[in-house]
Amino acid sequence: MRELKIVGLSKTYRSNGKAITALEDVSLNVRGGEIVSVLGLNGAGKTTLVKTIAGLIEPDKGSVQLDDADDPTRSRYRKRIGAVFEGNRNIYWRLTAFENLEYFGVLRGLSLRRSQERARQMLSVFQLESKRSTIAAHLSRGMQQRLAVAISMVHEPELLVLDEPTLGVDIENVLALVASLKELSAAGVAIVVTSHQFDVVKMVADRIALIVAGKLVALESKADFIASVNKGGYSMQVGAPLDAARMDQLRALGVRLEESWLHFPEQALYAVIDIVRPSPITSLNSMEDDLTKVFLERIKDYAHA
Ligand SMILES: Nc1ncnc2c1ncn2[C@@H]1O[C@H](COP(=O)(O)OP(=O)(O)OP(=O)(O)O)[C@@H](O)[C@H]1O
Repeated sequence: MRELKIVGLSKTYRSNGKAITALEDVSLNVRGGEIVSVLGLNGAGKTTLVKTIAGLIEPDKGSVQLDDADDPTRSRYRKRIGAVFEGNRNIYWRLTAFENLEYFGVLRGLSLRRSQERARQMLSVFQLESKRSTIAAHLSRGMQQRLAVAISMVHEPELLVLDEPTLGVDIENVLALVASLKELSAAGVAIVVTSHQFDVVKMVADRIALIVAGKLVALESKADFIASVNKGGYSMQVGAPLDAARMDQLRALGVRLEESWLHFPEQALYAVIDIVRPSPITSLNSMEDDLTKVFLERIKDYAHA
């Protein structure tokens, strides 16, 4: 797949005589091999967007196309896409991990042999080989989630759509899933994923699509998105109160105080440490890392726009 092209998507729900605009003129492209994370507050329109991409919701306006040819109303499109949504995971609980993969492969048109081959590949990509013969009902929630994503990929789709794939999943399974998604993307699969978990987004995203109240307000590389707010620098937490004289010295260096945190530019690091000494430094983070903070700042920007 070269490109998923989304142009001018709009969707308004009507419930109890009220109109709720979930998407308003959203356009974006996702290239093969790229992972785009869709961020937004609850109700921003993320699920509506990914379900529209998956062909589960019909937009009022706009189009979704793979390589300028297939759109979600065509069966060829559905063969080219894999999707996992909260609450509708395609898993047969009484079948083993392998049987599930084999079954869904055949169901989606693969020969039995090809389906078994793909089942073995997916067990490997999703690090589930040791669970090959375990029935799905006996897997942990995190492993079931990984299996659900593996099943969605068994028919070799070129585009994968995931809605909150790491909700309620422990860190070990999150890391395994992230590694699997990276492997798929390195093999050319395009991935669109919604998540409220910024640590996950930080690990997987190539680009960030930020949605505020149904509008796509930013579509940027992860690096640009982070740099838009955090111009480098550090956040430090000190384990004991600092006296007024030291606070004055810190302010003179351009240190900002926010609750118990000191924020300052990169070049001030050693000077700040010298002033703070001998109080214990209980935490020191590079601000580049703080995607949560960037998200909150950017949301604020657009709310005020
Ligand atoms: N079937 C529906 N009928 C009416 N309104 C709906 C329906 N589905 C979603 N909405 C509304 O559309 C808006 C966007 O919802 P959507 O589920 O796409 O947001 P989201 O960003 O995925 O939210 P969350 O982070 O909570 O999952 C919300 O105001 C929601 O209440």
